[in-house]
Amino acid sequence: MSLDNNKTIRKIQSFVKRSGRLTEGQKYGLNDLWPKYGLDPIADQIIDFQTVFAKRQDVILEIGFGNGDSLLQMAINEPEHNFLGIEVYEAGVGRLINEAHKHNLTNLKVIKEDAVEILKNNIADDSLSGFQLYFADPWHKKKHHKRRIVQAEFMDIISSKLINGGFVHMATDWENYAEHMMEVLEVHPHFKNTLSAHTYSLRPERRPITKFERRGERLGHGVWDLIFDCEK
Ligand SMILES: C[S@@+](CC[C@H](N)C(=O)[O-])C[C@H]1O[C@@H](n2cnc3c(N)ncnc32)[C@H](O)[C@@H]1O
Repeated sequence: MSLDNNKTIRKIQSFVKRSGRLTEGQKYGLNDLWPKYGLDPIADQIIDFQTVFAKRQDVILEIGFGNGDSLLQMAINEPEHNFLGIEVYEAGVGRLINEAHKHNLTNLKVIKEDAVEILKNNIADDSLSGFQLYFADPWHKKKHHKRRIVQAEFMDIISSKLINGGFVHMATDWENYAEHMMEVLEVHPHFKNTLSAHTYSLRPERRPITKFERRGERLGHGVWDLIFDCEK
């Protein structure tokens, strides 16, 4: 057999191997369980929570749930609330819906898209009872601070989606990001610290420790929780 033929055979073998490889999502059951737990919002169409969730109860939104373990635990612990998780990390989405299926949860739905776009286009105003953001990407270099998700404009969107009396709960292991979150929330006309001004909360019992929080702990980071009411 010529050298060229050998090369072709190796190319075909490599192609077959690659096409037989499962994506992270397939590996974690994204395809099979997607109809049960996944939502695919249509451009500019508001999601009707009443038809999407099994029970007519309030909806708490969490953005960037990572591997989903803490969101899963909350959904198990709080069956009286519906939870909507938005995450772009496919393996995390797959893992969460697999676990949700094992627990036969009916109060959890997942969207695998950019959360900001979904908030702007697919979530009705005055429709969320809570907003959770745990250990968001810190973009710790000063020149990257503008990439942080928590900005005044972002909190304007969140305030329009929350009901009056809803809550915002954020946590971070970066002190500088915590200070930034505190500043953005405190100057916003619709948010009020549940504690006194400039005061961080202790981690409430309802918030399980997250994967990134554990990683931060191993690196010697502190943790800052911020809990605000939405008053409008
Ligand atoms: C640092 S991780 C924290 C994950 C998890 N909350 C934890 O504490 O273990 C931040 C997560 O936010 C997700 N994320 C960042 N920006 C996002 C966006 N615009 N929409 C959806 N997910 C986003 C990332 O994919 C990543 O999984």
